[in-house]
Amino acid sequence: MTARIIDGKARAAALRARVGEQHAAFERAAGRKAGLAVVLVGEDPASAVYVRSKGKATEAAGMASSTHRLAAKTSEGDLLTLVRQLNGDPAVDGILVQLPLPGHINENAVIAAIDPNKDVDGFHPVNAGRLASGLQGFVPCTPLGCLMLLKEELGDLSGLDAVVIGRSNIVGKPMAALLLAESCTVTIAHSRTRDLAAKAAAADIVVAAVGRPEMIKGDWLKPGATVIDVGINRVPDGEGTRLVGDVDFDGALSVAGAITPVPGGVGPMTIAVLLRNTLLAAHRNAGVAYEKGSL
Ligand SMILES: Nc1nc(=O)c2c([nH]1)NC[C@@H]1CN(c3ccc(C(=O)N[C@@H](CCC(=O)O)C(=O)O)cc3)C=[N+]21
Ligand SMILES: [Mg+2]
Repeated sequence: MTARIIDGKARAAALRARVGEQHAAFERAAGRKAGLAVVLVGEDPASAVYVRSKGKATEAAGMASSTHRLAAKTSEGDLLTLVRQLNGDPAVDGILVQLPLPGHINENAVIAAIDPNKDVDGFHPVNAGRLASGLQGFVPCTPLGCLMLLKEELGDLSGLDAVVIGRSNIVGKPMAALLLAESCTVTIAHSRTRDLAAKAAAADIVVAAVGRPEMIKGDWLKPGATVIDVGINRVPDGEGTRLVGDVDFDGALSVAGAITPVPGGVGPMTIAVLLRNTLLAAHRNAGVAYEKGSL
């Protein structure tokens, strides 16, 4: 058996196209574009690449994008001042402060300063609480993108056994909350989990978000399992480097039923969901109705 390869790049392109169409309708109704503000502190090259692709994708969907680049030595106070200014700017529907931030800045303080109704990353404690409580709010882009891929692949998820490997606020915890809301039986595993291989072997769905290159081996998996690989690890390869996930892709191919590749899997979905969240924010902020479930 060879696993189906889940084409996240194509799924993301389809989602971006739907968001673009719905944004055109929003613009006609609201008389303005949806706006996303992205804040980048420092010059980390990988972050700069992501921020550029977010800006490009935002504009390709017809939305307004602004990028605020601040020096690495920017004080926490100056960053908080910018966030408050964006909170108060009616042209800004969504605010994303690129993480990680330099060490002298308290990330939690910055996230807490973002207006929860503009928090398109879904990282604010109010949105984390809304998700945990089953209330409407913003859901973090990466886990929501993973859920979309899973539902497109499997349909109804209810009753399935899911293992989420990783317990970050950005991926693992919200992913577990989403799967629970879909009536999966959810196990959250992490670096101290005993016999991770056995936990993985019991799962119909494995979401790997540990940040360790190729840690999850093919022979850990239940035959036919659906594997979502959130990891984006740059590893040495000959003279240069290449990207690998948290899953040993080649090993998993002969066991899994379906698997996301890296690159071309979860990463592109993250950006497409960011646009979807920004459009949702714009509808709410402008008081424009949308069809339930359409965004
Ligand atoms: N506030 C905040 N929100 C984020 O959502 C956020 C962040 N900070 N900091 C960094 C991470 C990382 N992230 C990615 C988005 C897209 C790809 C992506 O499109 N990857 C492509 C290409 C990867 C490549 O070639 O480098 C792929 O996987 O196919 C990857 C990673 C969003 N992040
Ligand atoms: Mg961990």
